Amino acid sequence: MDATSFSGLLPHTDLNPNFARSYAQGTPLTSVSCHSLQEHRPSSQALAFLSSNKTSKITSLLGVSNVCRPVQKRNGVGKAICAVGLGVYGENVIEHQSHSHATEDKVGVLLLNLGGPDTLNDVQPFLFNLFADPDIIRLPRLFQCLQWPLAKLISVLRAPKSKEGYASIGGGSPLRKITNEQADALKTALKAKNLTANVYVGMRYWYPFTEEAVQQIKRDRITKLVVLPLYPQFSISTTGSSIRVLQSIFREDEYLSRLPVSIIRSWYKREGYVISMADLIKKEMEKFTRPEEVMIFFSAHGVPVSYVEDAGDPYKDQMEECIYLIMQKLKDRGINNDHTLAYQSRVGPVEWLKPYTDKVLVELGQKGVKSLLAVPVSFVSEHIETLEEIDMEYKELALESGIENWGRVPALNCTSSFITDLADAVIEALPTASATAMSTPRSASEEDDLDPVRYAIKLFFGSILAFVLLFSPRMILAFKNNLF
Ligand SMILES: C=CC1=C(C)c2cc3[nH]c(cc4nc(cc5[nH]c(cc1n2)c(C)c5CCC(=O)O)C(CCC(=O)O)=C4C)c(C)c3C=C
Ligand SMILES: [Fe+2]
Repeated sequence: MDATSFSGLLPHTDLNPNFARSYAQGTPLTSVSCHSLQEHRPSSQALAFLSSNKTSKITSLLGVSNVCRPVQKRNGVGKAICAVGLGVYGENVIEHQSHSHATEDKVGVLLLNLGGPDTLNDVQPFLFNLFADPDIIRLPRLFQCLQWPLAKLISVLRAPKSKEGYASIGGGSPLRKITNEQADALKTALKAKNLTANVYVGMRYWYPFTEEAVQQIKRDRITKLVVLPLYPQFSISTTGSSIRVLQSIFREDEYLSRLPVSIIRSWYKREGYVISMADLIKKEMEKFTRPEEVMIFFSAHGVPVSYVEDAGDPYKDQMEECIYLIMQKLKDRGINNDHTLAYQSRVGPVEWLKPYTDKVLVELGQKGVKSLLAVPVSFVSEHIETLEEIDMEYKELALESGIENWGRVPALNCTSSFITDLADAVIEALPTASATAMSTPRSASEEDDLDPVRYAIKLFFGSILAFVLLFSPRMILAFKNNLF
């Protein structure tokens, strides 16, 4: 398990290749304090407001300069936070935290997840929030003013296709309901292990937003917090993005900045998770007439290749290791079937991790594979990409390509061995009384935005570049080819 504990939140330095490398190598459990904002992120309410029709004029392409102004929440607290008991920045310093003196600890567990539209009307604003995330659409610094207009444009263009998908699975995402059930089950499992804890759900792109969960944590006067992203493998685009949002909230708040926190950044290696996955696979395989002939087909959510190759995202390595561990567990049980890993759900004109799920399915059919068991592996709840993309689109493609027997392993959801293991992970990660400091300087781009002259220059050139990029042949082709 890759966990970090501290008081306050770690800087999100995944995009710094040096730091990213430490993710790939796995980081030991440490304690740190203080933190930094790397992004001017509007509040969730502001995001939802900006994506509503009322503001479409502001976010339209013609209004690029209007949306380029980052929403900043600045008060004196941010500065005060970084002064808390920390003599040396840039090195790990042991620090005693005030909350650790509390007579009785109040433990909180914050489950982080992606979030999904509850209704079809939510689809476009949900997509806006997703594409407005600089960890999802990673623009070069000079182009960052494009983020919101681009998000608006892509979300509006993609919404009809996405709506069709959500309509076909019942008119909305099941993610909120399943994550709430997982939270309840985790609370019960913790109680059974003699740990009374409040379990909160914080979504990245839809309700209940992470900001709302954190406000509740404050109101409940939690004294120790474990952050558990519901993604087994770390990616800049998922866990990384959610942690960055948490940092921005924590840095601005005196109480939160002193709160002992542990983050479990990845947990795909945990025995309980691996066993639970192997169990589910074995059970589904037994439904085939000839289980020994079944191809085990792991389908992971893709990420653009540049995340891995340029930004050092450990996602691909972790995914491959995860598949290896699950297959080892199956081998221990005498299951020696062939298996393969492919990546699904690519969006946009850039190259994503290969091989692509759709291409591999066709190839396997052509090669004569007759029985195939699809295993979704980047996510622990049913969602649109299991219920629609795998169960409908990929199944149809596989059957057309010559595969005759199709099966799909369900997502872990509330499988009891899995929830029990998450409870163990939480207990193992409970923050200790002492914490270590870590340097968290503002990013250069943040510093620029605090300087009005530099900001105006950036805004001017950014706006020009925005038009150039938006109307570039590559972008136009991507839209024409339905890649968004
Ligand atoms: C455009 C870039 C995207 C990246 C990078 C990305 C990474 C990524 N996503 C998940 C998990 C989920 N993504 C979901 C929905 C979804 N994701 C993207 C785009 C990227 N994801 C879009 C546009 C959407 C919306 C749905 C659609 O229009 O296709 C969901 C589903 C939520 C739900 O409503 O059910 C999940 C889950 C992972 C694990 C990941 C990187 C590792
Ligand atoms: Fe996604």
